[in-house]
Amino acid sequence: MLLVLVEDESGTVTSGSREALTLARGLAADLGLPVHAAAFGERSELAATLSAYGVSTLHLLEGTFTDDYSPECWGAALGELIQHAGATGVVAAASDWGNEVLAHASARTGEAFASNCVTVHAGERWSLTRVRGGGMLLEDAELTGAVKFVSLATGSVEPAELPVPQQIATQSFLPEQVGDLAHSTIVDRTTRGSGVSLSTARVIVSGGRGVGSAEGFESLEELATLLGGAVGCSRVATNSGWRPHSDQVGLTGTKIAADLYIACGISGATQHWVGCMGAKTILAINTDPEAPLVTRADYAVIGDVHQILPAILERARARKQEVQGAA
Ligand SMILES: Cc1cc2nc3c(=O)[nH]c(=O)nc-3n(C[C@H](O)[C@H](O)[C@H](O)COP(=O)(O)OP(=O)(O)OC[C@H]3O[C@@H](n4cnc5c(N)ncnc54)[C@H](O)[C@@H]3O)c2cc1C
Repeated sequence: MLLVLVEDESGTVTSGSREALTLARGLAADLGLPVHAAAFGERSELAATLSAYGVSTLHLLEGTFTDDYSPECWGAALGELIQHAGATGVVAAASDWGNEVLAHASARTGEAFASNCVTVHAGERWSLTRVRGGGMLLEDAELTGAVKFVSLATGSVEPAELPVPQQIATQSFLPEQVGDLAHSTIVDRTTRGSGVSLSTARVIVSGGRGVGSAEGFESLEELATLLGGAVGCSRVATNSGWRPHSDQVGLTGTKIAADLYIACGISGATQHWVGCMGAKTILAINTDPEAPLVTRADYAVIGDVHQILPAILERARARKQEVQGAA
């Protein structure tokens, strides 16, 4: 059996987990195995989505340890389930959370873990390509061992549901050995962004030095809201104190996989490019027609962002009114 560790946001399976489910279904077909899923806590509402992705059993890891996130406990619990249920492969989205829990689970079971994979082929050995150096290096590797752990880099697989959902059963699993494993305890949480998260946003309106100031981002925020997206930025914008680090796209920020990335006054340095190159369509707004992001973008508008954005906003506001009027 192949097991997918599933992540959700308020009861909705994340796009990264949908990619992991799609990958696992393909691997399981090659190996002639069923696909199971694991989730922490009472998450039976996920079953309908999971059946559409071909999952035959949803394991709910339950117990007081799920009250709050503890990577040691959650990794140990997953390791216990893997051994109990006889999983021979484990797949998760390569989110911070997915990578951390899989790292603990693989260490607990003494098996190999390859993170941030972009392709995986199953056989006696699993051959894979994984991303290193923030996207600058692709590394081919092989996994051996009784259980293979992989996490899938965002945007590597197109999520695909089955034409007919799979019958699914839900089972509770109460791990026995997680009692006093917690060495890191959450004492406080500060939300540094709001609304749609960068890693899952379908549209991102992003700004760099060319935006000029923190106030300059107000029009980017309005456009992002109108388009149902999130605001991103370059490191110059975070270093200048215009935006929080949680908005930064790039090597030392978030790697995005949006359908549309609108880059306003961003040159497209390599460290920024590795974060935004996963976007399906890039629109660059820049005064410099030779800026690297302009030359790599699908579409570019050459001009001052302070003139171009108001014009786009005007059209976006008008379009919203049209849509609301028609509804
Ligand atoms: C180890 C390391 C890690 C890094 N990690 C990251 C990272 O994660 N993310 C990241 O973004 N950077 C990162 N950087 C920094 C990166 O190298 C660049 O310095 C940064 O991305 C540049 O930001 P920028 O494009 O906003 O600024 P600039 O490179 O200064 O570009 C500004 C652009 O705005 C245009 N412009 C100016 N005025 C206007 C206007 N009025 N209208 C339209 N366009 C205008 C200019 O033509 C130019 O193309 C990292 C650097 C290092 C060394």
